[in-house]
Amino acid sequence: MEPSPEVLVEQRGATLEVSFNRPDRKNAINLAMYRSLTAALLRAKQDATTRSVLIYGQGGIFTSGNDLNDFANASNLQDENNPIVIFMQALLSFPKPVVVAVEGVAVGIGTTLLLHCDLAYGHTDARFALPFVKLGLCPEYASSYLIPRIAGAAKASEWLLLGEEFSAQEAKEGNLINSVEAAPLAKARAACDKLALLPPAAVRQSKALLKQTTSDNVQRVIDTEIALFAKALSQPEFAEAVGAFFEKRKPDFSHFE
Ligand SMILES: C/C=C/C(=O)SCCNC(=O)CCNC(=O)[C@H](O)C(C)(C)COP(=O)(O)OP(=O)(O)OC[C@H]1O[C@@H](n2cnc3c(N)ncnc32)[C@H](O)[C@@H]1OP(=O)(O)O
Repeated sequence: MEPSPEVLVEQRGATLEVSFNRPDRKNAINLAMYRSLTAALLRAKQDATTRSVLIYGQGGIFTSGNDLNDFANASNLQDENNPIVIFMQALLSFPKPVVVAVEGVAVGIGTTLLLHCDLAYGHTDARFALPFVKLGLCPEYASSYLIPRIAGAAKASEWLLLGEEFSAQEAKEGNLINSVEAAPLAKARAACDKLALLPPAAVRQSKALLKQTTSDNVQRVIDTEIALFAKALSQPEFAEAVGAFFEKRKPDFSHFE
């Protein structure tokens, strides 16, 4: 399958740099992009000279999350061949460090993927959002399990129930990112360069240890969430939310029970 031009993949020394490249859609991730992201992870996993992966977004935007048109076309999320599910699993089990630089917006999976990466740096003006409830959906990618644990129950309820944007400073205070930076991509590249000089087996083993105590629960929660999320995609609350987004109007949930 042809790689998507909307995901750029570039080897920079021992780092495979992968960037979202669909700025006119705020780097919304479509199915072809998920396939390219997964292929890039596989390439980085198999290449012994690659020591880390760096993910960022072109055009000063990280990503507005899943392409809402793909959801509106009801892609089957419970099919194990679904590109979104395959990507989630590929990142979850990726053995080498993944470093992220967030500029602009990081929405939906743009924020939840951070939970499965290893180091993340956010621009001073970066904005994060988990708008699942606002969309008539529910949390995904184990965010309902991991966010209360990293950020605390109160912050998790605020981020996941209200679904409003929050700042890089708040993301840092909630342990979603490592630091707030004027130049997060440069910071992320510097971290990758440091990782490249470290003993690779020790890095991989330590990453595996850091993930192992939660991995069974994470997988269980991902499965539970995805079943509920897939069901919600066919419900009228989602139809109203996504209709309102594309029609550029406020959604009206007043008549729903
Ligand atoms: C498993 C994964 C789950 C998830 O990821 S769920 C989360 C899904 N994502 C969202 O709900 C975010 C939707 N997008 C937004 O809320 C806003 O955008 C932003 C806050 C990210 C940016 O707002 P602004 O700067 O005002 O840009 P704009 O005019 O809304 O967007 C520019 C063009 O990009 C299209 N677009 C933006 N995000 C998406 C998307 N996620 N899916 C499909 N299209 C998107 C718009 O419609 C518009 O298009 P046009 O220029 O034709 O009006």
